[in-house]
Amino acid sequence: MLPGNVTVGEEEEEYAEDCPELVPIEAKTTEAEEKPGLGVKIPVTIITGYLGAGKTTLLNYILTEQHCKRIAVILNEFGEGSAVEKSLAVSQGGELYEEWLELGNGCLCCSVKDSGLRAIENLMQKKGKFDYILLETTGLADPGAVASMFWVDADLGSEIYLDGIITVVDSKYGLKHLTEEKPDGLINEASRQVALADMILINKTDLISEEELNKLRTTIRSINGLGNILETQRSRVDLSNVLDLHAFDGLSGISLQKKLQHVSAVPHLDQSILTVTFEVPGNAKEESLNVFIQNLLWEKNVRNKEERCMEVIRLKGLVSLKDKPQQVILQGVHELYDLEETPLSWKENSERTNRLVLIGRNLDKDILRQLFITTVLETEEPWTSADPICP
Ligand SMILES: Nc1nc2c(ncn2[C@@H]2O[C@H](COP(=O)(O)OP(=O)(O)OP(=O)(O)O)[C@@H](O)[C@H]2O)c(=O)[nH]1
Ligand SMILES: [Zn+2]
Repeated sequence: MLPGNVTVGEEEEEYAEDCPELVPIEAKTTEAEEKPGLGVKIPVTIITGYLGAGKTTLLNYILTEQHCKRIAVILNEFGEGSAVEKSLAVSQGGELYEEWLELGNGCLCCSVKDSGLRAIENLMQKKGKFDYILLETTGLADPGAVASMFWVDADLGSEIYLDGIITVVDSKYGLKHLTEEKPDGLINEASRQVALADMILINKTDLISEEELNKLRTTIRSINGLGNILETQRSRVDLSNVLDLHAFDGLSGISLQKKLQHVSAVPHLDQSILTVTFEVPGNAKEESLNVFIQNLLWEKNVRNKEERCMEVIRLKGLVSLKDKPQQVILQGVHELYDLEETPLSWKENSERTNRLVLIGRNLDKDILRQLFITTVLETEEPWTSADPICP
């Protein structure tokens, strides 16, 4: 169980036991007591960064490390089925985060103003039960759209304030993302995220050489000359570098308005990248699962109906491996992936199942699901339709 964070929603709330100044939930409090005094605003920290950079790792790290704040968390809905991301959050942190940004077809920039506001308004009804908000955006989000929400909405502005924008950069793929050319000369998402950051974490430094790191740092610096840059592994950072930054206070000298000027408005994210989710009950054979993943991530030889090879940027899943009582998490970023047993066991009577979320180009849900059933499941029916594997 994590210290200090608040599960928002349902009727279960957690309180930090080692924070004496907090009012325990059992004590009957009046409405007035429950809410912070007038003028007490709740800080919001936005955690952004490209797909798989280490945002959730940072979030979990903050929740585990800090002991004197009650933190509410807003996670973006991941693809069409929030179930996977939710169960990942649960398995990783032992907690259930209840507020979700619902993203119409994965495009945060178009839907954030409504659903983001709703998520925060829902949270604010539980005001008094937390004193900090962490908001993780999708990997493809323009944090400017999220940030502007706090700036534009006057009502919201009286209750909460934007404390800072933290951008996590994947050391291994950061340079590739930052230099990616987009059609029509649009700024790519990774650069946009770096451009807006108050703090940039160059994460996963274990995966690159000193020389590569220097190159990446220089590129980041050339995009954002204002933000602080730190290098991290597993997103571990002294919390004073990411929380209570007051980056948008008058005192800091940099107004949000000025920051947002760095970013020009772009109506849509890259259409060719999409998210597919599927669920298949049963047990997976570990070896076959590895082959399935490697075909996607390494061989890149799985084709869609248009004969284009599928390209997976981000892969997440919760799978049931044959002979393993525990639930297993699958995490993939570009060519890297791992399978990790969670402390959670499958319940005796409940059905064991596999849920996968894939983000990338040319993905076809039906083909992927069928391929999973045919090649990965313990018991399978022969698959008759055309073989999707590229020769
Ligand atoms: N080698 C290495 N792996 C890391 C590090 N930090 C995180 N990871 C792994 O990278 C993968 C992605 O991490 P997440 O924290 O889920 O990334 P994210 O940015 O939240 O991903 P999305 O929400 O899908 O965009 C996981 O398998 C992590 O365990 C690191 O410093 N080094
Ligand atoms: Zn995440």
